[in-house]
Order: sequence, then structure tokens, then C-alpha cells
Amino acid sequence: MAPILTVKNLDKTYESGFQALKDINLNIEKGEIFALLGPNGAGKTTLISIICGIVNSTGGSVTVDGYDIVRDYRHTRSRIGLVPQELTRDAFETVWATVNFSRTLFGKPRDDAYLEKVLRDLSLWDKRNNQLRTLSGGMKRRLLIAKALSHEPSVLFLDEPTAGVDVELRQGMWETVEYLRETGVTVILTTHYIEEAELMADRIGVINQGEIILVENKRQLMKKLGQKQLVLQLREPLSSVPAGLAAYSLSLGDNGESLIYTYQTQSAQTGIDSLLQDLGEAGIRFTDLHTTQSSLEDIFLDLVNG
Ligand SMILES: Nc1ncnc2c1ncn2[C@@H]1O[C@H](COP(=O)(O)OP(=O)(O)OP(=O)(O)O)[C@@H](O)[C@H]1O
Repeated sequence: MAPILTVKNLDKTYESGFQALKDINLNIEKGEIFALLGPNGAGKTTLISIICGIVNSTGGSVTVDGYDIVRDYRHTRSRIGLVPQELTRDAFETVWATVNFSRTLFGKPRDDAYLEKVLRDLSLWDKRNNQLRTLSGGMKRRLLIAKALSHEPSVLFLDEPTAGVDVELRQGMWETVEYLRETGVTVILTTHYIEEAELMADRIGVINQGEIILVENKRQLMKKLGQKQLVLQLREPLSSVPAGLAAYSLSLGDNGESLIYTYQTQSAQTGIDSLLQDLGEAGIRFTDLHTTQSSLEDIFLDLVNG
């Protein structure tokens, strides 16, 4: 199946001369949830703004559903929904008027049944006659999504969907993204919260200093770049790692009460069996053991720090 979004050799140099994007290439498949991760200033907003037609690129091309974002602007814009971080509409307007107006902006015919479904699905139907100023923070965020869905886009951009919201609201937002997945909308989200990408995304792209440094299926990424640690709780504490075990990547934890072995998850031979055997021969006994796996956060920091 052809990708829903194709970015080819995209460049952006701002008028100041600053190059914010360098030769970006990216394909997004229909129906996937893609998380774009990157530190502050990496170029996430610039990339999304170009795709949504808010900023002009200085090289390369972007197509949405086969349409070019410059040449076929109307086609691409109507296929894209952008969920910004904040509501900018009139606080005295009602929920219903807001979503209705958004739909007409894209020249779509009125469709009350569709808008009712969106509002019901996002638990806003009861609030349809409320003025925006009377909504809670969580409702406002959901309304932003309803607004972006009002013209039935096939790709939805969520820019930092949970920036600055409390834990409960974040969880609500994650549920909403699950709902979007079920409706078949392709979702591209930017986030600083790695935990969020780990939880929601199918694939992850990492952008740093204007370059995409990695695009990978989330599970494969964690398997490929992840490290595991085997922690052995020692019967007798050690003051240093015995010289005879220098060949292993070992360190001491808990003031010498535990021995930590770090290994790569993707290697065929983890070395655990020979380590356990060598420990036995060295007379080192343990009372308990467990393993820990590096998080996406560890992987991300390793990548960005080169
Ligand atoms: N209008 C502009 N003129 C000049 N430079 C800009 C302009 N807009 C953005 N930049 C620069 O481009 C780089 C990328 O910015 P961008 O906002 O895309 O990053 P980001 O990854 O979205 O960051 P954040 O996570 O902080 O929102 C930054 O160094 C920024 O200062």
C-alpha cells in the first residue's frame, strides 16, 4: 500500500540563514501511530508546519495521499487535521458552533450526524451547548481534537498533546489516541515525553538538529538498541569485581551487595550461562537475581548524545 504521507529530501533554511531541516526523508503508512521525538529546537514544529502548509520549505517535496502540498494545497489541507496545543477560538462560542465552523472552513457540506458522532466519541456531546470558557482543561483538549476531526481528515497531527497537563488528563489523552487508532485515522504526534511514545506509538522517529537520525518500529527499536542488566543479590558482599571475571561487563551495586551484568538483548549469546558457571567456580554465591531492561528514554538519550 502506498504511504499516506511521503516526505522527500525536505530542507528548510529560515530567512535568518538558520537551517532547521536537513534532507528529511520519511514515509508514514496509513493507519499507523507515529511518534516524532526530539529535543527542544530539533525541528519537529518546523516539519509539521511545512506539511500543514503553514511554513514554506526551501527544498524537497511532501505528498499527502499522493497530492503535493504546494501544487495541490486544497486537497492536502483537507486531508490533514492539526491539533494545536491551545484553543484560540472565542471563549463565548459554544462547542457545537466551534466544530461546525471548523468543518465549513474546509468547504465540507454540513453533516450534523458526523459531528454528533465525533462529540459523542470524545465525551463532549453533553457539553455541546456549553460556551468554551465553561469547559475543563481536559474537555478543552478533547475539543481541539474534535475540531481537528470536524472535516474528516485522514492524517491527524498532535503537537505535544499532553504538554503541561496533569497525569489524569494525560491518561485521558492516551485513551483518545487509542480511539483515533480504532477509527483508522493516521496519527503523527510530537512529544517530549518518551513514556508517551513508548505507550502509544507503532513507530518512532527521532529528529535531532534538523536531521532524522532514526525511524524504527517501536518493539524492534527497543530490542535492537536496548540493553539488559542481570542483577545478582550476593550472599557475601564484594569490595571489587574479582580479576578473574574481568572479561565480563560487570559492576557492583548496593555497596557491593549486588553484582550487575550488562548485556545486549539482540546478541545471540548473552554470556549468562558462562558467567554463572564462572561465578560458581570463583566461589561467589547469590541469594536472588532479576533482570532490568533499558527504557526508550535510555535509548533516546544515547542516540541524541551520539
Ligand atoms: N521563524 C524562524 N526563524 C528562524 N529560526 C527559526 C524559526 N522558527 C524556528 N526556528 C529555529 O529552528 C529550529 C527548530 O525549531 P522547531 O520549533 O522546529 O523545533 P522543535 O523541535 O519543534 O522544538 P520544541 O520541542 O522546543 O518545540 C530552532 O533552532 C528554532 O530556533
